Amino acid sequence: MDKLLEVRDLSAGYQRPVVQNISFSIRKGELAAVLGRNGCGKTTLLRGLTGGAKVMEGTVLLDGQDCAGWDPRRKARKVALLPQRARLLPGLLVGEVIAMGRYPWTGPLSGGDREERERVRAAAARFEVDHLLDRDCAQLSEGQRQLVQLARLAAQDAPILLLDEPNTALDFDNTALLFDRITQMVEGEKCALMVLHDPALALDRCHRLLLLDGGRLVDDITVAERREEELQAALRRLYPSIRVRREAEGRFYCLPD
Ligand SMILES: Nc1ncnc2c1ncn2[C@@H]1O[C@H](COP(=O)(O)OP(=O)(O)OP(=O)(O)O)[C@@H](O)[C@H]1O
Repeated sequence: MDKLLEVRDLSAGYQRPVVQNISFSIRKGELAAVLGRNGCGKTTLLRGLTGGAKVMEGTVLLDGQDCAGWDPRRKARKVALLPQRARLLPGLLVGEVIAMGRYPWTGPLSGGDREERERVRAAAARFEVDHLLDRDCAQLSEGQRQLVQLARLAAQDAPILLLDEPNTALDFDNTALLFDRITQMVEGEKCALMVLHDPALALDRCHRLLLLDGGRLVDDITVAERREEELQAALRRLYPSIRVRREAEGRFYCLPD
């Protein structure tokens, strides 16, 4: 069983369904992007997988098991979410925020033994925020906040990673760091599903593209299996002006017409 995440006929939303009849699966070692226009339901899809939106129909299997009725702690041991806009309470230290990622394993009241403190430090080092561990969260830049949240996600050490626009506040090099680190984590027996607004980054760094339009999954693409013009035709369904180019060495570029 190498399907870590499997979604069958999922409809999820708030008062009414926002995403409908969504089916896909993600295997161990896969990094998949969710692409779609503003308001099409990307965040709601991720929330439907973690409990933030109501599942109205369908089934979500985490590591082969239907997660309906699981308590939050059991779920958090399987799936970690980097929300689109995470709030960090002023007064909390960076190290304390990253340690929250360990709660599904340790509970909130554990002060953390040496091994736990080392896990937090290693997660911080992975996203190069270990020099900020004693800093008050209120004193961070937006990009530093995003890196701290990524470190919290790493500390959680769940096999399924969900990331909602994880690079919005990151500079050029930290965006590369993000993709390098998530790729390393995925290669180490995890999978990731990442909402992105940059199709070039998605093509370049992700194995799969899930295209969402009006709350429906309209395409599920394995990038390596499609030619440049097929990828462009698929992406034009979402972004009519997009032009996709693949350089000789395989890198992708996307520009508007
Ligand atoms: N808490 C909520 N209650 C009711 N409707 C909501 C709620 N959150 C989002 N929606 C609606 O659900 C739809 C999809 O929103 P969602 O945030 O999932 O889109 P998105 O694809 O992530 O958008 P963006 O790219 O702009 O972040 C929108 O029409 C939005 O107004």
